[in-house]
Amino acid sequence: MGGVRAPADTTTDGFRSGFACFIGRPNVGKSTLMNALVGTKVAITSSRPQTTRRAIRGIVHRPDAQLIVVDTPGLHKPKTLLGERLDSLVRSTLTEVDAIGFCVPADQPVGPGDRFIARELAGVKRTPIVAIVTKTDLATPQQVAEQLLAVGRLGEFADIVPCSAADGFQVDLVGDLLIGHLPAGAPLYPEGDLTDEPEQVLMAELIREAALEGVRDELPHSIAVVVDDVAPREGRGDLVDVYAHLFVERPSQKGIIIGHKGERLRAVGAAARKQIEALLGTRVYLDLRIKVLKDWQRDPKQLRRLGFYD
Ligand SMILES: Nc1nc2c(ncn2[C@@H]2O[C@H](COP(=O)(O)OP(=O)(O)OP(=O)(O)O)[C@@H](O)[C@H]2O)c(=O)[nH]1
Repeated sequence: MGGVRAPADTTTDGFRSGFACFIGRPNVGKSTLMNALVGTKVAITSSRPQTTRRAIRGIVHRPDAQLIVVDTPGLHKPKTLLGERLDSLVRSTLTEVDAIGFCVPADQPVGPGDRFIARELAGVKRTPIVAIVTKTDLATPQQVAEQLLAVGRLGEFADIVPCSAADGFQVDLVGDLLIGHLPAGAPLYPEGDLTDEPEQVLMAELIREAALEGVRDELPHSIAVVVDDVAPREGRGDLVDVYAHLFVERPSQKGIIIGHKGERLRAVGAAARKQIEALLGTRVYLDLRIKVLKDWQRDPKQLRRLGFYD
């Protein structure tokens, strides 16, 4: 996965570094677990499936190791061109990482979606897989125990571990197990870096997260956000202007986002601005415009424009 790796010799003093990714059905808690591991909010989360569309990296710094976590979109049977591209993104990620965390939630029975992914993983021969039973806080100990057995029957795993990102149960252990599979090597990123995702992409994700809040089922997949420009306001050291576009696929969706007399859009803008201010540590003026890009999910040219490359 990119990065120049130092040779595994004595100069690294037992230090390990490398990449891991989480894979699992949409909504099983992959982004939340990555955030808990990294200890800060770098991937957006939402209660809606398929929130994650990019391989966002979080970096876990330990005295003896550096683990770079690649967050993948939930694997699903592709219905649109966007879906296909997401799936190929996931597949290429699986072969490039040093370890895979396969997430299955504790509070739902193992289903066809989990088995579909387990079959995909069976084809990834050389990468060790740690099976992770997530959201244990939502299940009884009995359920967790049964889920561990059910997950064990899904394939060959290096370890099977229960954890809860919500209350922190065994989150560190998940980190330890993944780190155990990393090769010896020097740190790949400077200490203190938490993500190498460009700030503009993080800002776009924060805006999309705010826009997703409370919208109906079919809309989330139609929303994309691009931050066009970020510039300090002239003569005002404490203010940054952020210019962004929110894209939808149909005029009716534009109406939903804008809301009655623009009320909804104002609320989205205010919520996103607060998050961006926290990210940048300055006051922010957010210029957010909405555009209809007809059926962008099925249009290769528009997909490229929105950053979904093939
Ligand atoms: N109670 C509980 N809820 C959790 C836990 N982890 C995640 N959640 C919730 O589950 C929902 C989905 O979490 P995400 O982290 O966005 O899931 P994901 O697997 O990354 O989802 P996609 O991006 O759609 O693939 C959110 O509402 C989270 O708050 C957990 O350990 N306990």
